Amino acid sequence: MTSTPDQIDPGLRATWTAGGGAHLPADALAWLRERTGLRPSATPVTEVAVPESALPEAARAAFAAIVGPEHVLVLGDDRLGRAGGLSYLDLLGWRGGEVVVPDAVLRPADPGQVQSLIESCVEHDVGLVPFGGGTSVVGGVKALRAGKSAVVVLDLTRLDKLVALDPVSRVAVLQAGVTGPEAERMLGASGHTLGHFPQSFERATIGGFAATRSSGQASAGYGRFEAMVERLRVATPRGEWRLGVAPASAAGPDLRHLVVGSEGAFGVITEVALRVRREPAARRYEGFVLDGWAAGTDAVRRLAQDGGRGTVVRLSDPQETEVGFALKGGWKTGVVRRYLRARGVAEPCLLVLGWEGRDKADLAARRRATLRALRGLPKVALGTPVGEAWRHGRFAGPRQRDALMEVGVCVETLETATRWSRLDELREAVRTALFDSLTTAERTPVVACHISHSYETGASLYFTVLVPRSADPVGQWTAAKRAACEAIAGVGTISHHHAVGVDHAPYLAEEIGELGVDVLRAVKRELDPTGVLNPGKLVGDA
Ligand SMILES: Cc1cc2nc3c(=O)[nH]c(=O)nc-3n(C[C@H](O)[C@H](O)[C@H](O)COP(=O)(O)OP(=O)(O)OC[C@H]3O[C@@H](n4cnc5c(N)ncnc54)[C@H](O)[C@@H]3O)c2cc1C
Repeated sequence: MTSTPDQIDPGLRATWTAGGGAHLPADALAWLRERTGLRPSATPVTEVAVPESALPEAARAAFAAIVGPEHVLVLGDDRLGRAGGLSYLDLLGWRGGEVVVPDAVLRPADPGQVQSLIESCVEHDVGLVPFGGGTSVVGGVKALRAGKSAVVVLDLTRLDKLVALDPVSRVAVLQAGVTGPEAERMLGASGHTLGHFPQSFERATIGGFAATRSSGQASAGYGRFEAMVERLRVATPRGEWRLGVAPASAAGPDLRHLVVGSEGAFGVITEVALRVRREPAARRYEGFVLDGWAAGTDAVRRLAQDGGRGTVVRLSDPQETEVGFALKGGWKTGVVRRYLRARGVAEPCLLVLGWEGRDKADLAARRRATLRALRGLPKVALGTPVGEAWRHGRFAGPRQRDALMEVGVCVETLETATRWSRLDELREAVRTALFDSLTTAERTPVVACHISHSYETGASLYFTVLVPRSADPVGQWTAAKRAACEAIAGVGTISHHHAVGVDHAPYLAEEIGELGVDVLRAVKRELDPTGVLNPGKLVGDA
């Protein structure tokens, strides 16, 4: 059975909040007009043409025998609903009809079914794309065929269980399809938390976090996701692979880290054992303003190197601070701006600091340590209202992006990291590349940047770009992204937490060397000899 070609309304994935809900204040629009040259224009949404499924009948019957026919989805809207991720170009595709649609969606219920489906894909030579929340912004879930006659999406959302909790060791085993909020809800029942809160938290999954080496907004306190991984259960074409028996080991290289970050190209992660923490009993978030990027980075570096780090440490550059104020609008923002001017702050850089502690005394001690590390650095304290406003709005970015796209703004983010000694050079290089690529007589881009992940030796840089959309929106962003990647290559990493996917694959060799790419390809050949797993991602085709 195959579905017929269909014209389908792409509303299903074209926005973060299906049905809308995002909204920009009037003064934000006025600011965009003045600052970027925006002439607001409604975004046309055309229907997406869904091709017929090319899945061979024998493969479909074999998959149905494993998961049940109701979990082999071949109808157009089901396939369209798992086509592609959520980058700006993906979202443009949804609006303009350029979407790579898989031939079927398979919905396994447990790790055993995942293993059987992989073996069946090998038998029928069908490509398979692991799909968690589908929030990839680097083309990681694009249904590329890469020489296969058909490709299916493996939707992991039925793997949604807390398998075990060891409260003595503080280790929880979660299935791969558990989403961020579900993980917190299930762990919260016993007073635990994972502490992993990326901006995509509401949709992304445990398997996706592991497969992409994700990093959450509270990484200063809880660490990157990879630091939480204790054990992994992985389905591969060569059979099931279980990794990790102890918190640390000298039994050769740590092979868990061959799987963490492998983006579905080496195997499908079905379960992850994760270090969890006691839920904090006390929380406090505060805002501070420093004058200029140099003072801001000095503060963040001191916190990273001299102890006293909070749970959240996040510094916006002057441009991001301006964007934050402008898009929020309202009288309160006006009051803060006037207050900062009166205090003589020429280039406000917002620093959000958050502390979470097991009780009030613990929290107070952490806060004291932070403020001690910042002693002598001129700063304006804005208090808890600003810190708490950030905490409450910390997952709002995708909704704001929807609203900006609706009025004709090209809005996208990209990220990197480097050592402290090269951080300014890298920020300048990326800013210049984006400006040069996007500036025209009618359009002026705003390039904003923040640090939200810092280490003793360096930090990440996260850029947000706003510019009026051109008549060739795909070409406009493709050129800007290429320019930014070329500026990054050789100075910083091509990705601090968004992963490689398709978009960053051309820059991988510059970072890890041709030898490194050969090593990854050799691993892929060993685990996935016929190349069914996530064709065309990470290392292309081995
Ligand atoms: C608005 C927005 C904000 C974001 N903010 C952050 C952020 O703050 N921090 C951050 O780290 N990332 C962020 N991201 C990127 C993205 O959310 C992360 O990469 C996330 O880890 C992906 O999880 P997912 O479940 O959606 O995975 P998917 O998008 O479904 O998949 C991502 C990749 O992992 C593979 N994969 C998924 N599940 C498995 C599995 N079980 N086994 C093997 N491979 C698998 C896929 O094939 C794909 O290559 C953001 C994305 C968006 C759209």
